Amino acid sequence: MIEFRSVTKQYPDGTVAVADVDLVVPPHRTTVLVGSSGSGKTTLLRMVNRMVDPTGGEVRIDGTDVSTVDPVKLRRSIGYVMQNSGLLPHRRVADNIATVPVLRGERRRDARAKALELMDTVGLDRSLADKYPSQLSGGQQQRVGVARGLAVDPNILLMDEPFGAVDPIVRTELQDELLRLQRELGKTVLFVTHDIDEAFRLGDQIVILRERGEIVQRGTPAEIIASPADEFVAGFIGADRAERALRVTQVGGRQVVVDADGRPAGVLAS
Ligand SMILES: Nc1ncnc2c1ncn2[C@@H]1O[C@H](COP(=O)(O)OP(=O)(O)OP(=O)(O)O)[C@@H](O)[C@H]1O
Repeated sequence: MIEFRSVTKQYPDGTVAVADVDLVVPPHRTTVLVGSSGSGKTTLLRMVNRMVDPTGGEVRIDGTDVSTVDPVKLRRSIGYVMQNSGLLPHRRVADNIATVPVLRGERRRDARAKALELMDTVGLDRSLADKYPSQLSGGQQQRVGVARGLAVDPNILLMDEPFGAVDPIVRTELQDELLRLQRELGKTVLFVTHDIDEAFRLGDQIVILRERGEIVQRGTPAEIIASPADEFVAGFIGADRAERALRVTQVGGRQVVVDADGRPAGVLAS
């Protein structure tokens, strides 16, 4: 479990990115931080692995204040997947995936074998192992990024707009893949996006942020669609737009999201 306790971040130039945020991220579930640009999502995410240190409050992982943990050690125990995959361009795919295990002292051969297994896990053909990132499609690169995030066998996976830079079809494929992976692996995933549809698709818990990390609403997708907390949330999820006007209905024991005309927009994961 990750806990943000009265967390504040003021950057050296005076910008208050996040003010007094309290949030619990439950284990083995996907929590999605969603909000407009500049609302503090990335700042909150990076506080978990100490890429950003709060100027007030604390972040705890399973009860331990992360400020007491060596940042390098912490980062090597937490998966981190970012937009544009963040791969090292001069390293082959398998070496990119194996980077942190090798840094942690694993034998190169073992790390490579594990990298190949992880390629299977994320749906990448092993024949790509010796290619360079630039020889891969955007979607393949993102899969490598996810494999690299999983390479340290982390309990926590931080994902910062990981599918933001690919086209909508590939994006949907990657989302499906993450849902499948999550059913198998049950990591504690903290996922950042500004795409509310992506948030509803992936999140067990959705956290909607306004400026300075202010949490306007927190809940399951169904709860948020059923009763948006205020005008801001309603506007953000598009509930006030006639063509969206989403609601949740039960069909054959499953929760189906339908639009104003009763057309299904999707099925909520149970
Ligand atoms: N290193 C920094 N120095 C000063 N201000 C910063 C720094 N990093 C972020 N900020 C500011 O803090 C606020 C929150 O930024 P953050 O990146 O956390 O937001 P975000 O919700 O992730 O935005 P986006 O969706 O655009 O990535 C913004 O106003 C941003 O300009």
